[in-house]
Amino acid sequence: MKKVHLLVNLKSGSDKGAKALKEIEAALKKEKLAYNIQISTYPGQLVPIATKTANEINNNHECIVVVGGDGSLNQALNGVKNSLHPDTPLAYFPAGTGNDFARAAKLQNNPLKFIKKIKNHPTVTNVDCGRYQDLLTGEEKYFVNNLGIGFDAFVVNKTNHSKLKTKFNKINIGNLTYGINIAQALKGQDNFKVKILTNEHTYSYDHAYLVTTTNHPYFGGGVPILPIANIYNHKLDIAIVEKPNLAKFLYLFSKLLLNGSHMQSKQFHYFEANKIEVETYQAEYGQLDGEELNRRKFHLKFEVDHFKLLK
Ligand SMILES: Nc1ncnc2c1ncn2[C@@H]1O[C@H](COP(=O)(O)OP(=O)(O)OP(=O)(O)O)[C@@H](O)[C@H]1O
Repeated sequence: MKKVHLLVNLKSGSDKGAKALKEIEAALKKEKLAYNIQISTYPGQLVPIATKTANEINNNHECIVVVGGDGSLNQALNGVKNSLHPDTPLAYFPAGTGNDFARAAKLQNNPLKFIKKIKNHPTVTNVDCGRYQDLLTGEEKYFVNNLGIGFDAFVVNKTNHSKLKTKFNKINIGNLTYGINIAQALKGQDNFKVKILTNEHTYSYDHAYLVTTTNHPYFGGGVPILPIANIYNHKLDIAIVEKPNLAKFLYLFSKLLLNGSHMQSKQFHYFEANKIEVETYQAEYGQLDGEELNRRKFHLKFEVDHFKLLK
């Protein structure tokens, strides 16, 4: 590799992005690897920055490195997919709060090792991502982690507006913010009706509480909701949880954290497929790779897709 194009969100992980950039720059200088830096200044700007960069670089000698959280990687992926070269590889240095994609892909978080590998022995692997189309709004996007409706989206909404997130990130316990907002979501999230179409069968649930379509096991900063999911099997997974009472919820949650046996509970349903359709009938919170979607009704068509991950 001869040149690195850094696409950076300084604000990710409550300024972890800024710290990561300093360390990566130091590593690039040490390794005498040419680079340039593009700082994104507002949410969403990494999409056009990634599109322009993918249109302009020479993939044989140059590469894109995204520095930020899951939301930043999501934007860069969407930008590359919209470009003239949608197969442009992406390297990713995790600097967010949850870093769920990095956990699923077992990515390096040591800046010097990360840069040395990219310089000397870069490898490109095809990994899964999800793609959805919302039939109600016409929106079409890719995701690296998951799209959730209901409980997890409620937690994301409260967490992203929480002042505690910044404070906790400063002392490296940012994930705890999700935990605290779980209590709020337990009170605030109601159950809802959902229809799922997958593997040529239709399933209806009248008391769904969480409906998450995911590319890998984790959400909310390492919570393994679907341990069987993985980013290499060319499938998406969907988890549907029906509203349990508080005691049952806490029991389910402890099983989830202990050994994954929550999947056998009768309130927990899951399917694996390369195409999944999800329809809700009342306005609910939604989240896409940890970013809020407008509270609304959803009619989503999901398909598994892939991108090239450079590491
Ligand atoms: N393209 C962007 N440019 C600048 N700031 C952004 C951009 N996208 C999001 N932000 C801001 O950065 C923060 C979120 O970044 P990001 O989603 O990458 O990380 P995170 O939420 O901290 O971590 P994670 O998604 O891993 O849990 C929020 O403060 C958001 O307003």
